[in-house]
Parts: sequence; structure tokens; C-alpha cells
Amino acid sequence: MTESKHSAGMVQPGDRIAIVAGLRTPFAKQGSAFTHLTALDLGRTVVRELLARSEMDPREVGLVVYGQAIPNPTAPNVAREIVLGTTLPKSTDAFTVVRACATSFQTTTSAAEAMLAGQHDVAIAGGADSASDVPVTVTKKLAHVLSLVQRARTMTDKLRALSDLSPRDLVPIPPALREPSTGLTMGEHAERMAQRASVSREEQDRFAHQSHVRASAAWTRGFFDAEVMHIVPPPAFDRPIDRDNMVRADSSLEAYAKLRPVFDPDHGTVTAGNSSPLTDGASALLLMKESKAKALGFAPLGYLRSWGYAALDPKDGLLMGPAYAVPIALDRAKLRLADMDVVDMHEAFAAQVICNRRALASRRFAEEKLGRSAPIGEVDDDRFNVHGGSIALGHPFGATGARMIHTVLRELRRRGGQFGLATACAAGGLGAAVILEVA
Ligand SMILES: CC(=O)SCCNC(=O)CCNC(=O)[C@H](O)C(C)(C)COP(=O)(O)OP(=O)(O)OC[C@H]1O[C@@H](n2cnc3c(N)ncnc32)[C@H](O)[C@@H]1OP(=O)(O)O
Repeated sequence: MTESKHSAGMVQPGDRIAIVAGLRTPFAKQGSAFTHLTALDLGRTVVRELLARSEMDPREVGLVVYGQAIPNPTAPNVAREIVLGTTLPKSTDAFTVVRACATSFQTTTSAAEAMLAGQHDVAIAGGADSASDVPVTVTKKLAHVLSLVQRARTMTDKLRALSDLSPRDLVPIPPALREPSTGLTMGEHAERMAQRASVSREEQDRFAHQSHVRASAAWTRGFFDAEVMHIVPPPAFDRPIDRDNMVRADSSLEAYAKLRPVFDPDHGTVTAGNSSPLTDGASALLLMKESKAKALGFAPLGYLRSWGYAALDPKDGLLMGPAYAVPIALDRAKLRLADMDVVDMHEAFAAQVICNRRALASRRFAEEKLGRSAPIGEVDDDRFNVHGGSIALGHPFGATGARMIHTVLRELRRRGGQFGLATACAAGGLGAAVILEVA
């Protein structure tokens, strides 16, 4: 059995944690509509609008938990900067957490834990990331020389320190989506998963195409209208962005098949078409204790039933977190996968979704990796990522979890379901799963 330390929460009956409202920005391709906005700008905007739309008295909010998967050193506690940039009172407590691509799973459950501990009755949780505004770092040599220059007393000393630099030392270093422990990018890990599990290119492309078709249909039907706010971005402030701008209604399987593999050009199957794209966006949820929601007259969208996190050895399949986290959350909820009316799995890559779905359905995986005698279960297509997912909608890392939780709750209500599951993989070999219930 794989060693996996995990933590999980269980909401006690009596006073559940309600999700009362949610909102996100449209998700935009890196370098497109939101190029001139930071993650903080996006986070502030969505929280401000969430408060306005929900008609929430900001003085009732005790806590903001927010996160960016790629934190910006100019605003390391992004949650607090959001408080200071919205109508929330300056006395609102705020902290920032990072759990890579599962960041807003963590902000949501951290807010819930603070409420369960009796510290707050109302909280806002969410996350944002801007792939257009990533912190670019400098070489170690340049950083060292700059610190020498700062400390140098005379101009001669400053110039002497600077003279030590070569042009190569001046080249900026953009952040890589590279796993420090393995040296591989997320895409290379996805490629390895696909090759190890013999996931065909066609199966990946078919899944990615389905994500786009479903997301496009959801937009056409107006499903996302209530989840997504409009933004009129700088510098022109003349064109409102009211939709995710990467959903392709018009692609075809033939078009997918023509794309070249990105992460293993010679033998690979992972392409721009079957990967989640680099994205800018933000999301937020309004959480309350059930009793508080009742007292304030809010009708909750639904409740957090349980949650679970899992950690596995990255070499065992860096992006296999959902297959380990889902059973933990289900056990905590005393429910089975079959009880879920809606399942949403973050689509980092089509290959990763396919591998995790197979693992959940596999007796061998259950026995060898989870120490269980029976598989966790299969999820049919009618319940799985029914409005598309991160491949089509985009994946602003920190924002994805809260987006998924909100969508699951709204879909449960739409179809009259009771239980829903949102789950994601995250860098470092982490997995997150949240079980939601309506009524
Ligand atoms: C836990 C986790 O979440 S881990 C995941 C973390 N996220 C990541 O690692 C990000 C992974 N994604 C990426 O790095 C990038 O999106 C990449 C490298 C895969 C692709 O980047 P880019 O090359 O910039 O993608 P781009 O959108 O330009 O697409 C490349 C081409 O494919 C085409 N294309 C993309 N998607 C489709 C599609 N669905 N159908 C048809 N064509 C498509 C584009 O039109 C473009 O064609 P062109 O070159 O003729 O203009």
C-alpha cells in the first residue's frame, strides 16, 4: 500500500457549513483579456461583486481565506489585500494559503474549519491566479550582486560589484510549472501517466473535445450566467468580458488529431488541445454557519458534507491525487461514489482525468494502493464533468476549486440531486476532494 498521510474534516450535524453564494470572473487565456490585471485585481473584483450581489452586509464577514498557487511577492498575503481593497471592514481577519492547483479547495475548507472551531460565523473563501502576471525572478548571481550593490558605500564599490556580472546573469527566470522533486513539468508528468497507463491519443482528444462541447452548451443554455460576472478590463475599459474566452464550440476531433505533442514531441500524446490552458481568473464563495444563514435570511445553495486531502509519492503518478483523496472524503461522509449525483474532477490534462477515473474503478488499484477489497466505483458520463471542465473553461490555478464547488452545487440544484463531489489533483502529488450536499 502506498504511504499516504492525510487530513480530513467532518462537519457535525446540527450546524453545518453552508455555501450561500459564489461567483467567478470569466476565465481568460494567458495574455488575452486580463493581461493588464493582477491576480489581486481579479480577486478583489470578484469579492467586491460577490458581496454586492449577495447583499451581504460586509460587517458580518469575520474572515477571508484566499490563495494564489503562484504567490506574488509584492502582495504575499493576498487575502488581506482583498480585505483592504473592498468594502469589507479593515477589522476583517484574513490569511492566505497555498495548495497548488487545489488552493481554493483549501481556502474553502480552512474557512470552514475556522467556523467549526467557533471562531467565525461568516467567511469568504476563494482563489485567483494570473498566468499573465507571474513573478519573474533573477539569477542567483544577479540577486547576490544586487545585494552587494545595496550595501556598497561608495560608487566605486558599487561599480566593482556590477562589473562581476555577465550578460547571461541578467536573463530573467520565469516561473516554470516544474515539479521541484522530479524536475519534470506538469505536462511531462501527464505524458508519463498516459504512456504508463496506455491512454491513447484518441481517448484524450475525445475527452477534451467533450469538455469543450459541454462547456459551450452550458454557456449557450445560460447555465454559467449566474456564476460568472462581467469585467471591463484595462487599458481601454471599453469592452466587457462576460464569458470564458477559450471554449471552442467549433473544434472537431480531426482538428485535435492534427496538434503536435508538446511535452514529448517524438512519442507523446499530450497536446495543447487535451491540456488545460494557462489562464487568468478568480473565484470566491460566501460561507456561513447554517444557523447564521437562517438568522440572516439567506437560503444556502448547499452544504459542505466532508472533505479529504491525500498525499502520494510523486513518482507513483504525480497527478493521481483524486484517486486517493476521493475515498477519504467519501468515508468521512459515510457515502459511496454511487451516491454522488454529480461529480466534478479538475481537468489538468485529459490523460490525468482518464487515469484517475480508471483507478477509482479498478479493483487492483483499490487493493494495491488503497488497501481496500473493493473498487471505489465508476462514474457514468451523465454525472461526470457535465458542464465541461478546466480543459475548456481554463485553469487559473488558485481559482479552480471554488469554481468547481459552486458549479457542483448549482448543478445539484438544477437536476434535483442530493450529493456532489468536487476533486482535484495538485502539484507535489497532492489530491483534494470535497463532498457537498443540498438540503
Ligand atoms: C494539478 C494541475 O492542474 S497541473 C496543470 C498545470 N497547468 C499546466 O501545466 C498548463 C498546461 N498547459 C500549457 O502549458 C499550455 O497550454 C500548452 C503548452 C499545452 C499549450 O500552450 P500554447 O502553445 O500557448 O497553446 P495555444 O492555445 O497557443 O494552442 C496551440 C495551438 O493549438 C491549437 N489548439 C489548442 N486547442 C485546440 C483545440 N481544442 N482544438 C483545435 N486546436 C486547438 C491552437 O489554436 C493553436 O494553434 P495555432 O498554433 O495554429 O494558433
